[in-house]
Amino acid sequence: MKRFFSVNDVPNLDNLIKQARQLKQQPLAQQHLGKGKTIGLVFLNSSLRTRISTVKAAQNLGLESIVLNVTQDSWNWEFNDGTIMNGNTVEHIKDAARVLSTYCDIIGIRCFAGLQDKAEDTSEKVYMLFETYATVPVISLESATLHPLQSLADCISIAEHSAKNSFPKVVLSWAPHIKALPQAVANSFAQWMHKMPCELVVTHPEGYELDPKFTGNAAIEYNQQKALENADFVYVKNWSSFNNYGKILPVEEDWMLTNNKLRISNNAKIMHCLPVRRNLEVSDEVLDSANSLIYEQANNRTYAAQVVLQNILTHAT
Ligand SMILES: NCCC[C@H](NC(=O)CCC(=O)O)C(=O)O
Ligand SMILES: NC(=O)OP(=O)(O)O
Repeated sequence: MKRFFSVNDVPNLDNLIKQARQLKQQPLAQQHLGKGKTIGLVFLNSSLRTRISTVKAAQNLGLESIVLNVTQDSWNWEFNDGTIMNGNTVEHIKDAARVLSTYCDIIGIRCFAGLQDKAEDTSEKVYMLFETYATVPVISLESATLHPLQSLADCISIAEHSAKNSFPKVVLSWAPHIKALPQAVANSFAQWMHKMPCELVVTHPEGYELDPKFTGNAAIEYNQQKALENADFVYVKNWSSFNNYGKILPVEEDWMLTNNKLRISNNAKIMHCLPVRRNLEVSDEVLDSANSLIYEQANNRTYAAQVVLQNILTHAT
């Protein structure tokens, strides 16, 4: 693996999940791999899990990590080419990417969708610019349209809770929110589920259709109750409208996931990438129930990051 931007960079997902589960048993077995090497973690947006789990994964592999929070303790970046930089931006992304590549052997970058300019977000302008100018392997810590480390952790969690040779029903269920959030987590989850042995159903109010590029042939169901019927896993997430780009549309019914709604499921396991707005997206009773996988997912972020870094260290440098 020379880069990690989407599921398309993974030659064999089943193998990657198996490797990650082995690492989980022996996290310090490959300490020699990263010795003397450095990973840079660049954040243009907030993070708890991605930041700490990737540092932890690097540590397990003997890699040093350096974290740069661009919006807090770095120069303000310019993303447009040819701009006369006489305003608030101080450093061009191409200079930052080249300079960071001299200090780091691998670089991770988080660059959320701005949700203002659909063409800019769907083309992954910021991520692609950074990758173009970096001279070392780049991994996504969540980009405008995808969140592959989250999705890999989710695949590990689903694999851990699925019987051998089973074909679970997995439901991606839209949730209410007060802010317009990116579609990245939902897009990515759908994209990775297509490579897993499962049936994927996506449920959301009308108007919240995701980019079909990612949902592919998944069934779209506007009736949440119908979607939840016999579900084995329910993945809850809010996203803003893709067609009416970045907008919050009025929704009449209550889409918050509750125990009552889940009665119709197959004793479903509940998933969320976190952070979660409790009692807005999902009720406390669901999040704190025995069926909730939220902390296992968060824990698996370490092994998702570790297996990706291990593959990059082994094959690309
Ligand atoms: N990395 C996981 C989710 C990150 C982001 N959530 C958020 O921005 C939540 C913000 C809030 O709840 O105010 C998202 O949906 O893509
Ligand atoms: N799930 C996730 O990516 O969390 P953070 O935004 O806290 O990194």
